[in-house]
Amino acid sequence: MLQGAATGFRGFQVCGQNVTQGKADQHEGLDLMREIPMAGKGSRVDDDPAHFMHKANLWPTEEEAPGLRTAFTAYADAMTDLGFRIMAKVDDGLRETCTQEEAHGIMNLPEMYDDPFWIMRAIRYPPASSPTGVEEQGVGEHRDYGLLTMILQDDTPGCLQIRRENGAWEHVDPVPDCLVVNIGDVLDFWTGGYFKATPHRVLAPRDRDRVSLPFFFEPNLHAPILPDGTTYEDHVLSKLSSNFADPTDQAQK
Ligand SMILES: O=C(O)CCC(=O)C(=O)O
Ligand SMILES: [Fe+2]
Repeated sequence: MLQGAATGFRGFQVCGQNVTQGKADQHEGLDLMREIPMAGKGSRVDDDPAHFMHKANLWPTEEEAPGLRTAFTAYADAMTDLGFRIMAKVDDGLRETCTQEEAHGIMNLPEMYDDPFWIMRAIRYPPASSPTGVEEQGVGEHRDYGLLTMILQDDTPGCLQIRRENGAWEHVDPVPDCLVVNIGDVLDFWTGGYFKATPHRVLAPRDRDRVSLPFFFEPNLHAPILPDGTTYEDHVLSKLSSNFADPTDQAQK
């Protein structure tokens, strides 16, 4: 079953199903999220078993991908731990450098991510099919939704790029044994832009597959993220709902 609203945005998505700025992205992948048990602290729709947050991840079977579930589960645990450690440094830095007003009064930051949601994607970007010189969209320009994104990428250069404030695109090529860490919308909102969400994109690789594993360390689902009371759950649902084309509807591609 393909990923979509019916699966709680979990599971496999085919090439072109993810859409950024109205254009199909040239990648396929497996989307996983923290599973939120019914009546957990996580969701304001605790009584609605159909709510997308309560869906289970759609793992490949052990025969299809031996060891994958165990390895990915351990990886998600390790990245959650890393997210806490980086956010503790962010919190220390804010306390040292900002007044309460400057940091939008978010001096109780740790309470906003003490039960953090997470999303993880295992992505394959096929090589660009067009003639050399034409840039093909692996993922179009966007900012991530939450607090921090830790990206593990293979050794394919020339794909991941960030956009500087002057508008120039800069490659973020792989460095052995290093993760790329991006700042997401929520940390930008909470700190009034002191920490800026990084606009980024992925260009399709030239002559080989590229594989990446972004892990999104997110706030508590209930955490208010804007002064109007919008919660992270509202934000992520509106983002996820607008991300996907119906793979059977060619008109949208
Ligand atoms: O593949 C990558 O390096 C980044 C993917 C990405 O930006 C995303 O999934 O939000
Ligand atoms: Fe991203």
